[in-house]
Amino acid sequence: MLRMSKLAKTYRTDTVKTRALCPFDLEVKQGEFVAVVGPSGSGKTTFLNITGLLENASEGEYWLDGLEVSTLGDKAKSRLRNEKIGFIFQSFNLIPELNIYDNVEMPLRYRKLSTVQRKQRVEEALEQVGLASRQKHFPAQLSGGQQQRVAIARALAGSPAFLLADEPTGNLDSKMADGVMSLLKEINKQGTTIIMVTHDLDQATQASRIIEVKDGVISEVEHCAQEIA
Ligand SMILES: Nc1ncnc2c1ncn2[C@@H]1O[C@H](COP(=O)(O)OP(=O)(O)OP(=O)(O)O)[C@@H](O)[C@H]1O
Repeated sequence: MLRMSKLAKTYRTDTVKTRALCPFDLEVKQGEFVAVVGPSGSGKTTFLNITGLLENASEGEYWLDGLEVSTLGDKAKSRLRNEKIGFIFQSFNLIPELNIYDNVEMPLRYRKLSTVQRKQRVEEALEQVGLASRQKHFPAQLSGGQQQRVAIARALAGSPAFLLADEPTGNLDSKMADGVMSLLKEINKQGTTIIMVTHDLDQATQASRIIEVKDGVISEVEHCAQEIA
């Protein structure tokens, strides 16, 4: 579970101060699927980056599975991120020089796992996204939808409690986007909490909750969730 209390973010340079997120309270329980919507520049990525421990908040408290994040040093924070959080991005962020197997294995190299354990996890994750037969391919040899599936496998291989997605279907045509969305719903059904930034309102209504960010103000949008199938 994650809980944010009076959390806020201000970016400061010598001359300019930008209030990217106004103070907000939020609780996300294990197993929820949260869509984050809002206009460009409203603070969605900032929110996701703070949630994923990629950036620090400037005020407030952030509790992640019982740990208050601001009390942790950089090393402890990195460990927590590696163990609890998986990321997927609009641009997939695969390493072009590495084959699919090595891309998925990459985050596991920071864990205390044997080669055999790593292999098992990589194979299971690729199986889960339907790409078990593509281990030796390189990213450029796959379609966009398949590359995003590899990125999802890479996130899943670490068995994260939270999967954070920043417009995961933004670079995909609608058919591929539907495939990725179905996969995310299936992963959520199996217990992984998902927080996903999206511009697609149809996708947002498939989530169990919608949060809107507007000019740095975060609010809950009441909606009648479609059943997550
Ligand atoms: N590193 C930074 N330094 C200064 N200002 C920043 C920084 N990162 C973001 N901002 C500002 O914070 C605000 C929120 O940016 P953010 O990237 O979170 O918006 P967004 O909703 O994700 O936008 P988009 O949908 O276009 O990706 C913007 O005004 C942006 O210019």
